[in-house]
Amino acid sequence: MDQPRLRVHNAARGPVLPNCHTPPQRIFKIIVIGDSCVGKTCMSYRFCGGRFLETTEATIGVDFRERTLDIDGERIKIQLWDTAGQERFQKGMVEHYYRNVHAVVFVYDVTKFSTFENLPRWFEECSQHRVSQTVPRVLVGNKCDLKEEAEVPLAAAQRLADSYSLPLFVTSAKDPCETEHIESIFMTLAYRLKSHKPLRLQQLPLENRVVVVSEDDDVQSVCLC
Ligand SMILES: Nc1nc2c(ncn2[C@@H]2O[C@H](COP(=O)(O)OP(=O)(O)OP(=O)(O)O)[C@@H](O)[C@H]2O)c(=O)[nH]1
Repeated sequence: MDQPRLRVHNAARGPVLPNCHTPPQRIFKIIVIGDSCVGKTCMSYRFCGGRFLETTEATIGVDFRERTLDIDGERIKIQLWDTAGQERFQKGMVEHYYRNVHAVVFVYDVTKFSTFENLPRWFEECSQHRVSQTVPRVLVGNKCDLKEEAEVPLAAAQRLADSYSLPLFVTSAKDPCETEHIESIFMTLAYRLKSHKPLRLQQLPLENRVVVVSEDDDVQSVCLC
């Protein structure tokens, strides 16, 4: 079986900043979860890398992307943690993955009903890993460009979203016309998190590790292999 791993991708996007060497003042960790192949990697790449990732491989372990934003004059780093949707890769990194989470993005594929049916399982998994109920969550139906193949009625998605009090977005990581929409999903979360407790990130390049430190000094050291 493949070993769990964490890959790091940096993306220098976002508004031009007065001094791009200034370290971010706050770091927000957002996890993107859902079944395999719903488009988690493509969504996070669209936000952090600014384009559709044409060739993807199944995520093994955890992928990690970042984008630094200037929000109301404050430098904020958004970290998107994208984990494998496949059952066999869910162990190992999973504890790191759910620790110190600031927001959760649940993704399903609008063209595959089973990915929608499985959402309560992902909601449950978050609860099992003690992600606080106060952590902002959103529900995203991806691949809306494939209109002819849609299997999940919008009304059903809205009912589920309402029953869990989640904002619902239906979008496409592939369709360039939806870029603004993907931006708005993560920017909305970023603005919302601006008033929340931050994480501090210390990067130790020589040791190839990042150390994530919460406000209560809970230290999490993650290998970047
Ligand atoms: N048509 C269309 N295809 C998409 C879209 N987003 C992703 N895909 C395709 O869906 C497949 C899976 O995309 P990924 O982003 O790798 O999915 P994932 O959820 O990260 O998958 P795992 O890493 O296995 O958990 C790829 O073939 C993508 O090209 C979209 O918005 N529209």
